[in-house]
Amino acid sequence: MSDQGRRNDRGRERNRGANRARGGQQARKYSESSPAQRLREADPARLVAFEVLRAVSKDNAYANLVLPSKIRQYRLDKRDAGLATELSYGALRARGSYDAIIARCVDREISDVEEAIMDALRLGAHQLLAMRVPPHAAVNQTVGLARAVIGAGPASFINAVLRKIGSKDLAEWLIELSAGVSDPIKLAALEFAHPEWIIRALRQALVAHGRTVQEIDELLAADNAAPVVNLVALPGLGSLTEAFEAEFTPGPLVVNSALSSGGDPGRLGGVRDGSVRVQDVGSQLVARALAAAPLGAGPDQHWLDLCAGPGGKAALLAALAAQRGAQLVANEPLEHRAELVRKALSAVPKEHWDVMIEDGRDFGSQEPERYDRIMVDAPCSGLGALRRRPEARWRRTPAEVADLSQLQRELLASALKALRPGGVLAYVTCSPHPAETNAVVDDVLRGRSDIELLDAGEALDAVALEPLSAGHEKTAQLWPHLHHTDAMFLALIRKK
Ligand SMILES: C[S@@+](CC[C@H](N)C(=O)[O-])C[C@H]1O[C@@H](n2cnc3c(N)ncnc32)[C@H](O)[C@@H]1O
Repeated sequence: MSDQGRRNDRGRERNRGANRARGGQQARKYSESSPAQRLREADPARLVAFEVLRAVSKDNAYANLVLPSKIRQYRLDKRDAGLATELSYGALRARGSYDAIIARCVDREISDVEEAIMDALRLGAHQLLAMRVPPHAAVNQTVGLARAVIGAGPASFINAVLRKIGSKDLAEWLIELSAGVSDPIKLAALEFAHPEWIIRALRQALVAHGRTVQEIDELLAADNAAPVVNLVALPGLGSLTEAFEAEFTPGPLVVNSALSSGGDPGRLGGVRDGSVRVQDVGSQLVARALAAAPLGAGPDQHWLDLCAGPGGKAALLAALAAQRGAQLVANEPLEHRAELVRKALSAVPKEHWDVMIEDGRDFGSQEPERYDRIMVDAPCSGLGALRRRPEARWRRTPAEVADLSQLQRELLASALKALRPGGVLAYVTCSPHPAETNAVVDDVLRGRSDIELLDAGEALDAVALEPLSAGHEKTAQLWPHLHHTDAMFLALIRKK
């Protein structure tokens, strides 16, 4: 038997003893109901949220991938699916702040508290401190869940800790935790539940793009807001009529887009046949900006998406290429992600695209000066999409950013070799971190007289439905708190 199993059984024994001592109904209830029965009795939305948190902590899973499959597995209705989403995303996002509060309420280091218990406490803390769940329901439901899935002993510990957490509201906890702290970064880390290194990087990014450090609180708050579902209808192929008849509204920033804060896109026929796709409006804008950028003299025939997996931008680019009679090569080095690219492209007529499985760093020497338009949507830290990946902020490390920025330089240099004279390349990241954006572009372009930077802010405005004011010194940065998109960075580079 596993340690967990032994602990559970010891817990159940203690529970039976306690209930016998009380001599009441409960003793019979717990001795008679099996673990499977108790699991069935647990509130399904909380059970799903707990399983998502466990998958993230234990298996390094991605919440945005696990959650939909758990919702299907437990057949949650719309209301419960919404509750499970709020519970799991909220508890994962605010983990840093909740852990600091939990640390004040337990008599040991939180690193010594079993992870499953920490996950149940985080779920309970989120209900008590950030949701309009009545406190007794937040505690009782979480303790009931813990009794079913962890055991009676841990459940009584969780009960005691949650009662301490619920003795103050979030504002009171933040005042207590920040007593004596004057460093604005530490204060923001507590209030907005972001690691300090990310706050430092985001502050630098704001300044690097002509904004002010004072905006940081708004940016951090936008990272914590529930993300809106964005759709794109592939030009010439998809229609949003069905989406507008459901809960979607026209996207104000770009044509052929739709937004909804509650709709289930999977129910739409267009999403099922691939002609309508879930895609952040920021991604739509950068893809369209590349497709619309003015080329130097020469053809507009061969397009390349160097880092295409899972295929979001490739699908939009291929549809745009098809309208122009051009062809897109979508490259992705990982076979399983290349398969996702094929699937993403399946709605576009096959004569307009091809999928390749290569290391993008080799592309430039293999196919020098072949392509008219190239998208380098480089692998990045994803710090611009924290709204959509609630656990990412606690998983990423500064060391990863350093490794990624080296890979980004190599990919950009290779893509520039593959670009024909007069061709245009978009260097894109869904991170505003200066080490992944301007620093990469500056380094790779330094000393090259054969390359010119186009004005990326103007290029975005040319494809947007309203002025975005995203440009600064030729590159452009979209922001969640200003544009309600992911924080996409765009540099547009033309070979002379
Ligand atoms: C940010 S994602 C691209 C997202 C994609 N453009 C979209 O819109 O769906 C970066 C992709 O680059 C791929 N990648 C990683 N290393 C690479 C390399 N050496 N060459 C080319 N692509 C690479 C990753 O596997 C990942 O699929």
